[in-house]
Order: sequence, then C-alpha cells, then structure tokens
Amino acid sequence: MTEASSSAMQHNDNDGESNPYPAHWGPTAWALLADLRQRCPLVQCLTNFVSMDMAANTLIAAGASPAMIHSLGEIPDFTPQTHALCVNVGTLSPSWVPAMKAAAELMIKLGKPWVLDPVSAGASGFRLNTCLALVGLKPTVIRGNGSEIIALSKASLGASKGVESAHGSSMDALEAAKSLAKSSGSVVAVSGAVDIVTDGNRVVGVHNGVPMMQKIAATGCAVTAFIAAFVALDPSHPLEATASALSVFGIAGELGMVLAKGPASLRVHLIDSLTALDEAALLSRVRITDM
Ligand SMILES: Nc1ncnc2c1ncn2[C@@H]1O[C@H](COP(=O)(O)OP(=O)(O)OP(=O)(O)O)[C@@H](O)[C@H]1O
Ligand SMILES: Cc1ncsc1CCO
Ligand SMILES: [Mg+2]
Repeated sequence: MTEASSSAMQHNDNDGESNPYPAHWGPTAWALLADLRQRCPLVQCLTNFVSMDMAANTLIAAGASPAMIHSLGEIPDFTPQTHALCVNVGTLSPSWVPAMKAAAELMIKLGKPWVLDPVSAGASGFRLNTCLALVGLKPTVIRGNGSEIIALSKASLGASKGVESAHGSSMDALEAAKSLAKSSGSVVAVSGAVDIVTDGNRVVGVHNGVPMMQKIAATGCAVTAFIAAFVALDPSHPLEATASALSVFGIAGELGMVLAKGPASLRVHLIDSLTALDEAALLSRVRITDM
C-alpha cells in the first residue's frame, strides 16, 4: 500500500465516535475496481434507448466491456460469453420481453449473475407484470429508485414521476427493499442521496454522490450496469459488490462536480473521473455505513 493510501485510509478509519464509516469498505471497493480494470468483464445490457450511451461509456471508462446486444436470436450464441447481464425495462415494448427473459434464464442456468433495473415499475400494468416476471427469474441484484422498489415490493401500481422517484428519500423504501430482498432472494439497492443496499437482513448505506447526478438522464441506468460489472467479479458477495459500485460511481460524481458547470459537463467529468480514479482518492472518499 502506498503512503498516500495509508493516510487516506486513516481519514476514513472508524475511530469510534468521530467517524461512522467502517475502514474495511475502502479496500473492498478498491480491490473490486482494480480487479475490474485487470479482468475487463464483458457485460451484456438489454437496456433502454436513453441509457445505451451513458451505460456503455460508464462501463468502458471504468475498465469493463459493454455489449448492447438485445435480439432474441443472438442470445444462445452470445450470452454464454458474457460475465454478467443487465436488464433494464426503461423503454419497454412487448417485442423485447422474450429476449429479456431468455437472457436471464440462460444466465441462471450458467450460474452467472444478472441485474435488473425495474424502471418505472409502478407506471403501468404491462411494466409491473413484466418486472414481476423478471424478479421471478432470480436476479442477483435489483437496483431501482424508491418508487420503483416500493411498487415491486407491493406488486402494485404506484406513484412515480415517470422514470423518477416520487418518494423524497430512499429511506421511505427501506422496509419495501428488505421485504423484496427476502421474497426474491435478490440483493436490493435503492438509489438516492443515500443509496440503501440490503439482502433482507443486513442493510448498508452508501453516502457518496452529488444531487446533480439526478439531472443527467440515465445515471441510475448506468449505475445498474456498473453494478453488473462489479457483481461479475465477485458473484458470491453481491451486497459488497453492489455497495462498492454505488460508492465508486458516487465518488466519480463528486470528483466530476469539481469541474462541472452543469449536468451536461458533469456527465463528461463523471466519466473522465471513473477512468482517472486512483487508490488514494477512492480510499479517502468511500462513505459506506452499516445501518
Ligand atoms: N440527492 C442525491 N445526492 C447524491 N447522489 C444522488 C442523489 N440522488 C441520486 N444520486 C445518485 O445518482 C444516481 C442515480 O440515482 P437516481 O435515484 O436518480 O436513479 P434513477 O431515478 O433510477 O435514475 P434514471 O432512471 O434517470 O437512470 C445514483 O448513483 C445515486 O446514488
Ligand atoms: C427518460 C427515460 N424514459 C424511459 S427510460 C429513461 C431513462 C431514465 O430512466
Ligand atoms: Mg431509473
């Protein structure tokens, strides 16, 4: 470990009263990011049209390989080559559903991880039923905003502002997230000012990020694809991989915000910061708590 990273770790060390962030999370997140850069996992994304660019560039900037390949006929040949799958229902139409289900089923059969982004799950019966069917195919991780996780947990239509959450705080969805995690067997992440990650028993909070990330289309979709890349590296510890991915993405937002003049330039600087992020900066900024 470098001198810089060792002093950075002390900055985030849990020294009792003054610092609530357990020291082990920094090295966990760094180990995963370093591993990602080394192994360059291939992530297949069946994702919405708005997010394709942002998700692909997020993955490439971090060191992974994206493939936005979504046709049903290609799944038997292509999906087995991937290390993780991301399914996102943002611009859902009926013709996409068979491919989403086939890819998820194949990943489960191959013992590989897959991640679901239930965009606007409570907005229509078609969307809700599709998301519930996908939850039944055992995603390793489900990542949504508060309204999406509440709709899925209750299996009912519910308030959202289109693709955005109508719930002010991710904490409003804490019980829904725990209940969904228990019923599905998936790790559930709720994004917001504090990202919540739970397996139904353990709950952690990720305190990284900046509010302006909400003003960039598809940051949520991009972080879900990023979670898929992290889970590919360590499928047996999906809670740790998910919290680490959310923290690293949030840190890239914090570093990007230093140079940004607004959402458009934040998008550029966030992506640049993912590539530039080094061990010392990461260790000094990871803010993950056990809740
Ligand atoms: N108030 C906030 N402060 C800091 N970070 C935030 C805040 N709100 C959201 N974020 C971060 O922004 C990213 C996107 O989260 P958000 O909850 O906006 O997702 P979403 O609603 O699913 O987005 P989309 O559907 O547009 O892709 C996450 O990484 C999250 O941690
Ligand atoms: C704006 C929008 N509409 C459908 S998906 C999407 C991207 C953010 O979820
Ligand atoms: Mg979303």
